[in-house]
Amino acid sequence: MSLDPIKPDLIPFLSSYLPPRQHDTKETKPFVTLTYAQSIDARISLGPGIRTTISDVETKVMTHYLRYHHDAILIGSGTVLADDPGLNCKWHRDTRDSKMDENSPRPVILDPSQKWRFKGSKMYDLFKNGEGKPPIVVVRGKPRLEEEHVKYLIMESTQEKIDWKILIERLSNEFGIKSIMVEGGAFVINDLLLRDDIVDSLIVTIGSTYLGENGVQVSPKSAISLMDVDWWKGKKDSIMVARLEPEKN
Ligand SMILES: NC(=O)c1ccc[n+]([C@@H]2O[C@H](COP(=O)([O-])OP(=O)(O)OC[C@H]3O[C@@H](n4cnc5c(N)ncnc54)[C@H](O)[C@@H]3O)[C@@H](O)[C@H]2O)c1
Ligand SMILES: Nc1nc(=O)c(N)c(NC[C@H](O)[C@H](O)[C@H](O)COP(=O)(O)O)[nH]1
Repeated sequence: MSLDPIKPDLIPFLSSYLPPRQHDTKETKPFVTLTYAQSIDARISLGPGIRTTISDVETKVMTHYLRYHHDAILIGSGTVLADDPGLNCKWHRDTRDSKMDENSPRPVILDPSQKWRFKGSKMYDLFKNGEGKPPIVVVRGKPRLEEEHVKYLIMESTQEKIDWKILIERLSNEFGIKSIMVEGGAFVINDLLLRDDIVDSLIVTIGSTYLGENGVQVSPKSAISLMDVDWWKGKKDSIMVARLEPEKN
C-alpha cells in the first residue's frame, strides 16, 4: 500500500501533541502518545481478533506520520495476534530521508505469556526487507523460546499487570527510547486512559461508521476528563487531539 500525501493542515494541527525534539527537553520520562481509531459507537474492531479498517486514507497517512515521530510503537498481544501488524513507517519527508527501517519506530510487544512469534509475521518480513525494525517483546519471566533478532525485556512481576511506570523507565534506560506511540488494543487503551501520569497526548481518529455491539469497545473503567482539546475534520473521519486532565485528589 502506498500512502497519500499528508493533508498540509494536519501538520500544524498535530505539532504540539508530538514528542518534543530531544534537545528541547530536560524531561527524563519518555513521551507517551496514546492513539487509536474508533467508530461512532466507540468500537475499535468488529469483534475480538477481527482486523477492522476504520481510518480513511487521509487519516491512515497520519498514523505513519506519527510513527515517524516516535522512537517506539507499543501494542498488546491481543492486537499483534489479531492483526499481524507491520508497525513500520512508510511516511518520509523527502527522497533523502526515505529509508524505511531508519524511519520506523521500534516495535514493543506486550506479550507476557509469549503467545506470539516474530518469525513468520509481517513484522519479520518487513525487517528482512530493510523496511522495519525488529521488536522488543515484553515477557514475564525467562522467555521459553528466544527468537533471533528479538530483544526480550523481562518484567519479573507477581502482579497480573505489568507496571507501566517501570516498563517505560526500562525502555528508556535499557533501549534509549525517549518517545512511545501506543497503538492499542482495547485492554491497553482502557488502562492507559486512566494514567495521566504516563500519557502525554491523546490522538483519536473517529471514523464515520458504526461497528455494532459485538465490537471491541474503548471505555475506561471510570470517567475521565480531557483538556487542551482540538478537532480536525477530514472527508470521512475526524481527529481529536487532547491531553488527559490530571486526576483531582
Ligand atoms: N482501531 C484501532 O485503532 C485498533 C488498534 C489496536 C487494536 N485494535 C483491535 O483491538 C483488538 C485487540 O484488543 P485487545 O483488548 O484484545 O488486546 P490488546 O492489544 O490490548 O492486548 C491485551 C493483552 O496485552 C497484554 N497486556 C496489555 N497490557 C498489559 C499490562 N499492563 N500488563 C501485562 N500484560 C498486558 C496482555 O496479554 C493482554 O491480554 C483487535 O481486534 C484489534 O484489531 C484496534
Ligand atoms: N489508526 C488506525 N486505524 C485503523 O483503522 C486501525 N484498524 C488501526 N489499528 C491499529 C493496529 O495496531 C493495527 O494493527 C495497525 O495499524 C496495523 O499496522 P500496519 O498497517 O500493518 O503497519 N489503527
